[in-house]
Amino acid sequence: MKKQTILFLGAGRMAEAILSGLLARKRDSIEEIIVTNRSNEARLAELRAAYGVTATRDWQAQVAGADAIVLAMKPGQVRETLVELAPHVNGQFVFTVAAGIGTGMMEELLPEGTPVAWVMPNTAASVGASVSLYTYGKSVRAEHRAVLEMILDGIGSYEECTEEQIHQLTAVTGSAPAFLYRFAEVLEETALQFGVTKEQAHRMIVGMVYGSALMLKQGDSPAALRDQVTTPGGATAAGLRVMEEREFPALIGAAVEATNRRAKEMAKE
Ligand SMILES: NC(=O)C1=CN([C@@H]2O[C@H](COP(=O)(O)OP(=O)(O)OC[C@H]3O[C@@H](n4cnc5c(N)ncnc54)[C@H](O)[C@@H]3O)[C@@H](O)[C@H]2O)C=CC1
Ligand SMILES: O=C(O)[C@@H]1CCC=N1
Repeated sequence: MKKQTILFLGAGRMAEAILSGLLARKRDSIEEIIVTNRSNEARLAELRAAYGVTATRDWQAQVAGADAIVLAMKPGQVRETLVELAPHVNGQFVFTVAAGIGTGMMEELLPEGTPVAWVMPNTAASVGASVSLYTYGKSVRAEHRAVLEMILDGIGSYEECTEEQIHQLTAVTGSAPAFLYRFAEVLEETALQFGVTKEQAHRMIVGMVYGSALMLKQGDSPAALRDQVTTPGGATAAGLRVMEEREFPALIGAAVEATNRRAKEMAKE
């Protein structure tokens, strides 16, 4: 595969998570990373200084030289960007990470035959640990698959899914890190009530989450691991009972549903 020139339209948190992960792990496969946004010059300067990427406002001039173009703006801005982009595109591989978009809108608005993909990553891309879901449009060839897989490998692990699965799983892999961070935040606040310092509380919770993730990664099911913690008739069982009484599965179900509903809504804004 030739070294890739990748143009990011949108220079926010997700763009930074992806480009930082890529530069840390796939530098040999990257010719150049170019970032651009609508109006925030200071943000472009920050990314240029932090990662040595090319940052420019004149993105139209960069399209011809790009191998891949990543749309990393908010979902509601994707349509108008595709309209602006279309006259400049000539075979480049275009993909978006925007929630709720899918490949249909991209194929409808870009020139016939443009290879496109839709990716749902998460912010752990910045530490090479995103779980990225992806699906291809109909004009993608083996060379484009190789490029996307190189990029996704650089930012973590990846799973090819159907478009509908990505709509339904956006909450589960894209947004659920925020659910987990909220859980960690509440546990930290709880620990603070008992007189430990903020630093101690943070270390404890990070250690607990990290250890639990390692246990999960070893392959036992969440249920089996939960069982190992739950001494029959013991303390954990009492806590879990409260979670069930308060309908924890229904709570998560409702959060997932609201997330996915909003993702689809945003794409139409
Ligand atoms: N933050 C996350 O964990 C995840 C975000 N995403 C998706 O990534 C996209 C970006 O999200 P964030 O980075 O969180 O948002 P953000 O608000 O941090 O970044 C959006 C960026 O796009 C720029 N922008 C807006 N319109 C533009 C245009 N027409 N042309 C060029 N640049 C434009 C803004 O200036 C900003 O730099 C969203 O579509 C979101 O659905 C997907 C998976 C996870
Ligand atoms: O909050 C959002 O809209 C995006 C989609 C997935 C994660 N963050």
